[in-house]
Amino acid sequence: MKFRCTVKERSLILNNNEQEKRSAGEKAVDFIKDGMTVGLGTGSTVYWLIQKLGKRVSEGLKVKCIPTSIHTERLAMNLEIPIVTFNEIDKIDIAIDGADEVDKDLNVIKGGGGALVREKIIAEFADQFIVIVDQKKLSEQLGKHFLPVEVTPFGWQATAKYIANLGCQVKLREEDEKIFVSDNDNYILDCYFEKIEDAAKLNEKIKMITGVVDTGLFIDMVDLCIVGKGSDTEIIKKQ
Ligand SMILES: O=C(CO)[C@H](O)[C@H](O)COP(=O)(O)O
Repeated sequence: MKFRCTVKERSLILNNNEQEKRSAGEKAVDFIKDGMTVGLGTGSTVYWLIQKLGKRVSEGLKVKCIPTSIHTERLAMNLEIPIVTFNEIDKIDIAIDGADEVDKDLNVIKGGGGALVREKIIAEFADQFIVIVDQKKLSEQLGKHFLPVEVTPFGWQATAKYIANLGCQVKLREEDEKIFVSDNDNYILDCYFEKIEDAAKLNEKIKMITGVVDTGLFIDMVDLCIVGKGSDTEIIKKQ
């Protein structure tokens, strides 16, 4: 039997979800210390992190931030958060980002916002990588969310066929009825697997395909996950 939500119930669910994103995003600011270089992720959960960080900066916190997308860069600049590029830094102390799905070993799927390549470069380079999510993103085994893969525009059709041969449906991402173009001028293929048995192996296989820039699978990269639980949070550390 299917249950239908009333409009009121649906709006309560949405509000709770937004509250959890806010709780997780704001909590993450506690991990940012004076003098740090911070990788700023992308998305609606990171929005709350940026708002609170902006407030802390206006109160005197000294940080340098490297954004994972043009969108995040604009948000941060509006709040007068100092922005740097890779030319100006030799390390990133901490990177904080959202995720589309997180499994029990803190492996994640990212890229729902199409920023996965810059997000991965920054997360990999950071001394500590924290993901911030609402409870709906938690999963026993990765695969509930589609897997975004960034590919070169040239020959994307061939790249898509090779990826599909690995056992998924592939859809070229569109936005407003136009092909979505990433900040790196690439395309995103959204890959729908029924189940992901071995995420690490799948990541390797997809990355071997010429034309693939990178995948949204972040394997063994997350140090800590902050989960919004209503107006509270739970912190899950990597085992
Ligand atoms: O990977 C991402 C963008 O490329 C986002 O972090 C991910 O899609 C989660 O976004 P949100 O916090 O809006 O749910």
